[in-house]
Amino acid sequence: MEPIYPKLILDALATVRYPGNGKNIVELGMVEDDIRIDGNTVSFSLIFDKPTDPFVKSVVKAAETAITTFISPEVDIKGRIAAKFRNSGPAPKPENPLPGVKNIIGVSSGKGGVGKSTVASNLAVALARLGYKVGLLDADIFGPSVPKMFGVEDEPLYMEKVGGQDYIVPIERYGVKLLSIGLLMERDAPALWRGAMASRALNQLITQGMWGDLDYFLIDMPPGTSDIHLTLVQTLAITGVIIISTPQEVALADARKGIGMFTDDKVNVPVLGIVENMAWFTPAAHPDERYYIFGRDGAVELARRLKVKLLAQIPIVGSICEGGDSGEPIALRESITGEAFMTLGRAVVEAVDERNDSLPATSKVETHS
Ligand SMILES: Nc1ncnc2c1ncn2[C@@H]1O[C@H](COP(=O)(O)OP(=O)(O)OP(=O)(O)O)[C@@H](O)[C@H]1O
Repeated sequence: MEPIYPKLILDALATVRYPGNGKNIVELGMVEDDIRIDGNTVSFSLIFDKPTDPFVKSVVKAAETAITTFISPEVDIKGRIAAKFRNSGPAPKPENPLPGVKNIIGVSSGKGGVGKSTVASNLAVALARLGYKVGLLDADIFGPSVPKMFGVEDEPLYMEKVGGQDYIVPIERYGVKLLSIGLLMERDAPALWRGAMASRALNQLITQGMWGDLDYFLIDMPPGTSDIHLTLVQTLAITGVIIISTPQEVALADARKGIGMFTDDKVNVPVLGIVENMAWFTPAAHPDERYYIFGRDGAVELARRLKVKLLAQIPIVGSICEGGDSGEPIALRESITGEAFMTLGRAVVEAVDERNDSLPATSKVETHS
């Protein structure tokens, strides 16, 4: 068989008329510029106005016949013509699973155990005390500790039917609506909740949670980088993230990596700032003394170097731990730490306002199949 050239194919296709108006499909611009020839095998696309065009099948069939008749019966073309459409209707708007939520804030850390959940919980309480409507989603499958900090580990979850659909009703404590992946799982069985299963559960908490209208929706993310982070940036347009670190070198190196994950070109979630937790130790009996047991100002320095805000420094005080264990976050109390968290709350409000004034809304990360 003679070699096949694109011109030969176009000549063959010029013999095919579009029944709608009698003109040939080449002059109508229906042949896409994607003709591929590989030996005897030919493939390309035909462009129609809309998927409901009644002539799609007959035109594709006529094009196949024209090629085998005009060029050679040996051309392998059957089933190789793709139909494309100019107007497949308006592109569906990306769905927003949380239409009543103004700002979505991720609370993240490069490394476990730096006090991320403590900060997320107390920040939520502080924002509620400032008069805002606040939701907190505990997405930390590796150590869901939010229910314990709010003293709600044994609360049953309720479903409510709205418009024939089941919704999960968040638990409300201290003015914060909360849901945790921990409330869906057996205590002491965290290892089972990894990967795809956890992502699905999380998706459910977001899309089926009855969150309603919120000023701030905080998400306590797992430490480091994981599938959960990917699920979150694909499901939600996150307004910004807050990175928690201690002043230690190891924590700082991981915090840097964590920041890099969000600022990556493909993710593009703004970093609202860094919180230095466990910045120093102050004995309850000597409120004026500071002991820099994990190093001094490590996160302050990191924030300066990366040109991100330092939102607050939270000291270590025995009472934070007790607060966490008693189910009553410390931000509720009038104390040094209570005040540190209120300062953080105000700094976050300011950072979010600034971000919203200067940057466009975040886009969800597209999923490519
Ligand atoms: N500033 C602080 N002062 C005293 N104790 C603190 C402080 N911050 C956190 N803690 C305590 O440190 C422990 C770890 O905190 P938390 O669970 O918040 O860390 P985390 O970073 O969320 O950990 P992970 O995500 O790895 O479970 C808790 O017992 C908490 O009460």
